[in-house]
Amino acid sequence: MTTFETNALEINDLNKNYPGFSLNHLNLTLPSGCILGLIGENGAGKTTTIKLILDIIKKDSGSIRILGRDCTSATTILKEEIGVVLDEVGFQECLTPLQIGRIMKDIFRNWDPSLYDQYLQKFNLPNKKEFGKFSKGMKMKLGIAVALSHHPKLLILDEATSGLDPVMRDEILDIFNDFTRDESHAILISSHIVSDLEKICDYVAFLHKGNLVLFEEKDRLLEKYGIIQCTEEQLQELNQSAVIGVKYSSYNVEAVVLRDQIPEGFKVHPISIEDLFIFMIKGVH
Ligand SMILES: Nc1ncnc2c1ncn2[C@@H]1O[C@H](COP(=O)(O)OP(=O)(O)OP(=O)(O)O)[C@@H](O)[C@H]1O
Repeated sequence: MTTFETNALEINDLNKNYPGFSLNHLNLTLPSGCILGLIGENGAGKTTTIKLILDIIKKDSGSIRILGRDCTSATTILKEEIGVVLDEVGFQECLTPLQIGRIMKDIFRNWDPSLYDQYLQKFNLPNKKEFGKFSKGMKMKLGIAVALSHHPKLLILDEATSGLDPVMRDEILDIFNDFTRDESHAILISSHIVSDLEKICDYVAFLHKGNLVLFEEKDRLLEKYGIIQCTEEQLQELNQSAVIGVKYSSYNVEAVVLRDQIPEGFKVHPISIEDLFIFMIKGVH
């Protein structure tokens, strides 16, 4: 029987300081078999978090465990087990996918040439065209094909779907969903396209100015929060701890609220993750 860690990723009290920016006391857990979406505005700290996980930059303090191991002590083993796609996919410009496949065979013990071929075909990538002549979307697709073809347990994707057209994004999201059907697999994905994350994520984390504003199971979020439209007077009558964020317009007020603290008589509408993020971030300074 194959054994696997309950948590693919555990981040405890992680801190990193740059002049003018701090990632503060970050705590995140990604259970195996799940997809965690990292959402944040430009400069919120998403890439910094991912680089710390990958040990590309050094943390100031805190701990990161990946697949049950400390990320610095087991970096070599972990490279086999983590598939990574960063926002800039960097292969040598002169290499073709065919040549890249041959190189990867020497790098990864579990490299699967036939799986790689299948992805190249599925993604319509020309085998013999040089990487430097690929479009941004083609580069992303090649990065994803390489990341998946060495049978990783954890996929880490930083803005990896942003350069893709909607049809291809949809196909790739299906591939990610299939990937985590295996309970020993997990995905950490950051994206500006919140609607993509909403489709596939089991857990959602909001980062804002280096602080974790929210970390929750997606279904729980949608049960917990809702949106109401009311007058300013009605808003004032509510328990203010139930109000998470407010948007005023000339004719009414829209407020994100905790559903279980809203009196009967109010119609509470479902809220999208994107709106929840926007409302929450606007309320935090
Ligand atoms: N090497 C560095 N030296 C100094 N500051 C840095 C460095 N790398 C990142 N930062 C700063 O850290 C902050 C967070 O950057 P990061 O790239 O993590 O944001 P992000 O959430 O990924 O943003 P985006 O969505 O724009 O990619 C920014 O203020 C950035 O200027």
